[in-house]
Amino acid sequence: MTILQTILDHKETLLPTLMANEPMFNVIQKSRPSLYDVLRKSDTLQIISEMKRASPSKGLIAEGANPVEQARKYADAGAACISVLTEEKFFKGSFQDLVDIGNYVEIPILNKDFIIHEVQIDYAKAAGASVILLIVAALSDKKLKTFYDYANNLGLDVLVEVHNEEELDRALAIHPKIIGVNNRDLKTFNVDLAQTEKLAQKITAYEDIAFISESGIWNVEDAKRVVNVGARGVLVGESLMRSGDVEKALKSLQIPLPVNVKDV
Ligand SMILES: O=P(O)(O)OC[C@@H](O)[C@@H](O)c1c[nH]c2ccccc12
Repeated sequence: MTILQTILDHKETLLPTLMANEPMFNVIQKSRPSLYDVLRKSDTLQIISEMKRASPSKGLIAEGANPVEQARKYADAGAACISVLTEEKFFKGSFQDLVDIGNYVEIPILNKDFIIHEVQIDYAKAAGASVILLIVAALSDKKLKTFYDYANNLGLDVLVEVHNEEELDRALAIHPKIIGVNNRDLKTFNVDLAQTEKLAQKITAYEDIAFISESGIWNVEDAKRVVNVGARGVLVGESLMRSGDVEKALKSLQIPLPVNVKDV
């Protein structure tokens, strides 16, 4: 069985508890800028920086990290958005991390989790997220469309994640506003920025879709590679979590976008 399937099977077992309870979080609900607008209007590469303690592929990354402290550094360095992993078993995240970070910063907050049911979207919203992730590889066409519309109706932005061309075609069928190419194959853990390069043309053909590249971004060379094919943002976790100077590392990735991808 693939790791993705293992995670999804585990998620399934948690749904009854979510459904039997009401999401109750101590949240200051804020109106945050739309991630889509931020991505579209910028003329430098936008950084979605992730709070990531651990992952199934890398094990522990930053076990003791303080989420608010990490978020403060991200926001101070001009991150476009903070991605907060809430998956507990494999990534050591929690909704509490999301709540704490959201209460502290004003920028968009992405709830990074494996969504397989609407109830999880309700929890994301209640915990203070302004963006959710939908992973095409984890969903049927019907669920992808239903959850996308459901989140939009709650006023949430949606990042639709794909890894290969088949998934991209399924994503494009719903014409989402934000598409992320995950350079990591969630079935094998293989990371290759060539995935972003391979799929770029098909995405940038749509002028109204904001295109981002996810995973495996370590330095300015990586940033340049994805910017050169039209990415307007990157989703960065491990390299920032491990950095001794988070603000400097983040700022080094905020490179100018080529003129032809500005103001799409
Ligand atoms: O730590 P990295 O290689 O910078 O990757 C960040 C982010 O892209 C990655 O955590 C991620 C992308 N899509 C996901 C889906 C589920 C869990 C995690 C992810």
